[in-house]
Amino acid sequence: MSLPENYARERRVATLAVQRATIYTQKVFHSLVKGTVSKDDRSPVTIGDFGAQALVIAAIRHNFPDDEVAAEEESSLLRSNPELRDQVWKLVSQVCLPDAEEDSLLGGPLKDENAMLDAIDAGKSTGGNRGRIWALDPIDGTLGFLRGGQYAISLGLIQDGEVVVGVLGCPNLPVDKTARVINSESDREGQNDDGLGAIYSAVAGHGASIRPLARRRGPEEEPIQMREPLSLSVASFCEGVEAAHSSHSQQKAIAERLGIVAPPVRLDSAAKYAVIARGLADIYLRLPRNLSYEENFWDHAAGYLIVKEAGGEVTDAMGRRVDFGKGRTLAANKGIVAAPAGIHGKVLEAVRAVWGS
Ligand SMILES: Nc1ncnc2c1ncn2[C@@H]1O[C@H](COP(=O)(O)O)[C@@H](OP(=O)(O)O)[C@H]1O
Ligand SMILES: [Mg+2]
Ligand SMILES: [Mg+2]
Ligand SMILES: [Mg+2]
Repeated sequence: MSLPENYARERRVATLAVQRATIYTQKVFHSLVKGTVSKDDRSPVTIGDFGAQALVIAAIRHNFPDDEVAAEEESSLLRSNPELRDQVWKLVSQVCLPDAEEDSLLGGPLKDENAMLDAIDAGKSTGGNRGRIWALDPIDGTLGFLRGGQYAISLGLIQDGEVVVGVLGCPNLPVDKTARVINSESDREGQNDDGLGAIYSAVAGHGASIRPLARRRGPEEEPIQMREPLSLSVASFCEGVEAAHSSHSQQKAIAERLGIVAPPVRLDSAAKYAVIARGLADIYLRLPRNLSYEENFWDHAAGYLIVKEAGGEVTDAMGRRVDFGKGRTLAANKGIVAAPAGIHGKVLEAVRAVWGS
């Protein structure tokens, strides 16, 4: 068997594309959301989502024109709302990477509003288990984004149904592994923002790594590894903030069964995968509340690979392999259980015990 391909160019382009999109989402957050818009007003989020999607897809199309992209958003709202479109374009047209050479690798600035709309609409792949398909969530964790908490730009390359490259941009996660993880604007009080912002990436068979979001040049990549807790009594678990997206009560029962005493680390978005891959927590539980819900594959592709490559195991809540070749959703799976490989089996036993009851 030949050594696994290292996808160096895909990883580089994906990392830079995600970096550029995070610069954009931070601009959106600071220029529009902060202090001016109520939590119920979704339009700033839409501005964030649309622009980030355009920026990432334009970079992928420039470098890999034959690849497909499956992304969460589409442009019809922008096409029918010139005011919203102008708002997005104004910010998108201002965004570039600090390093000119890297920016030109992504194809440089988008040409005009039409190029932006076309890029957004190039994310319509229906997925599947053949060929190269990029799964993109331009902003995962909408609610976290609004709150000034956790959100992620999630980009995975799926080849013949397997995730081979994963990149997660986490603007509000610390780079330093001993720093506190915030999940709202108020959590930041007294905390310096300087150390915030990390990009996680992984290539199948080649490990996972972290780099600071704001690095100007040079590698500065550091390999990451999950921690293997010596005892579950010192382990901690992550879950979503939104009680509608997973069952907090069942997750609590599972943690109790495992002897976990620490309270759950509640975070929005795929940042949960990053947090456990980094060793800031140990287990990610996502037990479905509604069994008919199918997870979007872009919510999981990048995080799945990053955790696997950091020494973890990821299955669905029934212990099945996560199948990324079923279309735009994880149609063959229910929920997610991610943990260090050495304890994943034990965690699944507890999941079964709670679910079976
Ligand atoms: N009923 C449901 N159950 C599970 N996930 C859901 C859901 N409704 C929406 N989601 C997904 O949950 C994601 C956020 O995950 P989390 O709750 O872990 O922060 C959303 O991504 P977006 O924010 O990109 O729309 C959305 O795809
Ligand atoms: Mg999402
Ligand atoms: Mg999203
Ligand atoms: Mg959404």
